[in-house]
Amino acid sequence: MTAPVAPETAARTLHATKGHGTQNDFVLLDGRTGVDLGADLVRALADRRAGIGGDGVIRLVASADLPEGAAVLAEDAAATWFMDYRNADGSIAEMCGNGVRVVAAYARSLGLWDPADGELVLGTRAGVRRVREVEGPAGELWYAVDMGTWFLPGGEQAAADGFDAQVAVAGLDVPRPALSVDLGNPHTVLALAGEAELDAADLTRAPAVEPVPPHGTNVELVVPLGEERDADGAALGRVRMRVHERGVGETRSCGTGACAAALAVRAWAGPQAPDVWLVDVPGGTVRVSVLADGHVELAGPAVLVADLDVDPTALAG
Ligand SMILES: N[C@@H](CCC[C@H](N)C(=O)O)C(=O)O
Repeated sequence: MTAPVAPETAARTLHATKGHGTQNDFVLLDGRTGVDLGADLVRALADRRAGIGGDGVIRLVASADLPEGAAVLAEDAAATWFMDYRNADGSIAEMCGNGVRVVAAYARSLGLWDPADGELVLGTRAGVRRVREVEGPAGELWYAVDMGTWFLPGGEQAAADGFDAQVAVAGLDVPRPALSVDLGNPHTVLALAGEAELDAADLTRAPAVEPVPPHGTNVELVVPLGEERDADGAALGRVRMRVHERGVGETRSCGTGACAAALAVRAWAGPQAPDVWLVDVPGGTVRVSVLADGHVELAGPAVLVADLDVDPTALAG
């Protein structure tokens, strides 16, 4: 870990990096500079007209420097770095699947992680996440994240019924049954009849979920597209998804949301359903796999597009 820069330097210029994972975009900050991530600064950086623009702001910070870091260090002492994730509205979220991949690319660019040395062990507010470099379907660089365990908040009854909530979406005629899925952060998944309905949904307004989730929720609209075979002949499910994110609005991708969507569709499909799913989102495609140990894995690209020097006084103005 390099020494923090002097506070007076940090006040003059804020160094930021812009990155995205399937177009879920983030402003990335190096916590070693001592940047204090208040909600006002998050909103100003995420502003698409007066700031840099992003669905979220992520500070990569030493776990030892955050109160929440103690829990992840107790879980795994190797989790020396922590993903301090904030939504564009300034709210704190427990987890961000695309964010973990983008943080991996960021940590690599800062010289904090080399995939040749093994997995990146990263602290998050949902616990430790492990990242490794993998090959994408076209041989491109992807990152795979072990997203850990997941559960249905509605329990066995929801698993049996296939739903535990109702969601009204602008542009769709009637409220639809939906399934709550917890990936460390909350999700509510509803299946639509077809792609025409998916295109008709108006996500400029937040869907209305009943019963109202106590901490809000991310809402995924999905259309199952059936099964295909991978190069080795193994079954592969495919779904198309749009998402309305808590604390953001409609985004072009959501990694935890893609996991929730695949897990819900898999639950609806029954015991013969595939363990591996391709999830098509407006910003690209990610792969979700249910692993033998019951964990879920998210794989997809991560891209860093710019390094920026930001004048905090201009942002504030
Ligand atoms: N886009 C993220 C999820 C970000 C947090 C979410 N908006 C929440 O409030 O739970 C992802 O890729 O998982």
